[in-house]
Amino acid sequence: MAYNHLFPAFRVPLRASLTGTLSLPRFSVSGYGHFMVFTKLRYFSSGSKISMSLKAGIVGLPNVGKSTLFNAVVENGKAQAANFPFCTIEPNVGIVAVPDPRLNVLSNLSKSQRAVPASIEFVDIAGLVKGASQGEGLGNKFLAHIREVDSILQVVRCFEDNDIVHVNGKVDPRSDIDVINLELGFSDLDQIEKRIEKLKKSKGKDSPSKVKEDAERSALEKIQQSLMEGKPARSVVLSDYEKEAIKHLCLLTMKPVIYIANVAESDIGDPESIPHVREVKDLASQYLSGVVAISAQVESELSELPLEERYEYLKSLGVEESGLGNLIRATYDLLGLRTYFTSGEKETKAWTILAGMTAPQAAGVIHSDFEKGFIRAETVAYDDFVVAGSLAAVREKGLLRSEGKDYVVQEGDVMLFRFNV
Ligand SMILES: Nc1ncnc2c1ncn2[C@@H]1O[C@H](COP(=O)(O)OP(=O)(O)OP(=O)(O)O)[C@@H](O)[C@H]1O
Ligand SMILES: [Mg+2]
Repeated sequence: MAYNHLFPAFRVPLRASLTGTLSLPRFSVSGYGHFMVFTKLRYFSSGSKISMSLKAGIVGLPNVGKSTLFNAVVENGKAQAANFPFCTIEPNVGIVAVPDPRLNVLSNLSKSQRAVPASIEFVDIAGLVKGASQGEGLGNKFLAHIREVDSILQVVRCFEDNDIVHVNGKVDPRSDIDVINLELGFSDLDQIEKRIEKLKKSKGKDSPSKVKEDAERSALEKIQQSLMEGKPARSVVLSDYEKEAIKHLCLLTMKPVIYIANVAESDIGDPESIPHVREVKDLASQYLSGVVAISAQVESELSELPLEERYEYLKSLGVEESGLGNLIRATYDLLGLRTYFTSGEKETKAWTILAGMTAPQAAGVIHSDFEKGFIRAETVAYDDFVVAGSLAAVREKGLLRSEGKDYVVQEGDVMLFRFNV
């Protein structure tokens, strides 16, 4: 039995430019494992070149279900290995494929020998406690791990279970979210103060570097102010130049966040009926973050079941599909990532780019020579390819467009690059 139906393509209507504002219309999708609310979010690019695999760090207080979720993601990746490759780098780092039903469709049409999906790296970061920014718990070490990730997935405990100790004595999503935000905010403030001091001491030098330092100082002062008011760095409106100037600091509260409301098995049929989940949702909108309701426990149990029993189990809980596919997809979308495909007999492959990338930049993701020697890109939309049935048919019908260096690659484009080396 094919289990691709567990991973319907998750589409968020995103509009974004490389360095501009990513504006996500407020919308609400009820249901298990779906993104439930989103408001305006600022996106910062990590440069024009991105690696194929972006890191999402799983954070949260101790004992909230981070490892359970991580293991479920990883186990599920293994179980799906035929379709969705997975590999472990270290015990707490796993690469999972971004589920995308279009990949197999294209691969079948092109009779490809293999299909290679886009991927995301998940990192299970140990529990963060109050005082971490002052070195409590394993404090700074955790914060350093968080600094390295591209997005933050914060697991928030929304399940009641007297046998599982809550570090603060009771299930309280608001307090959990605030503890983490405070620690991340303190750490940023600390870093900003040190940096502003350093900038004060820096004497003039040449004028371009002075302009850059001025931009950095102005950005840092704005962020500092915002953090003191309890608002994350990502909520501050900055010019592209200012964003560029502070990028080297990798501020923690600048990173996009998804809250994962970890609910009890009995609640996955209707997570929004749970007050804890509604609270997480409210806070997510306040803190410009995404939110997905999932049960780490259920996902973990699912990943241990033979594939053919999973659907029955899910149905018995009142849902149709596992939440993991949607979580992975949401993470991908939150990072402002887009997919284009190359498709031929050897392989069909999903490539990751940032929204707004031009054809040469997209070609550069495959190989820097493709970008340097870029001549043209032959392009067809995914839907047109599927209707035509093959690349040859696409050509015959005149659907293959020849695009130049200014073409902005669209989600789902199937591309062929012409280049000189
Ligand atoms: N949705 C859920 N419903 C019920 N129990 C859950 C749920 N999610 C996790 N648990 C249970 O909570 C306990 C703690 O989970 P886990 O070890 O994953 O937490 P953690 O956040 O990784 O903790 P630490 O910070 O100590 O590493 C486990 O016993 C796990 O089975
Ligand atoms: Mg753990």
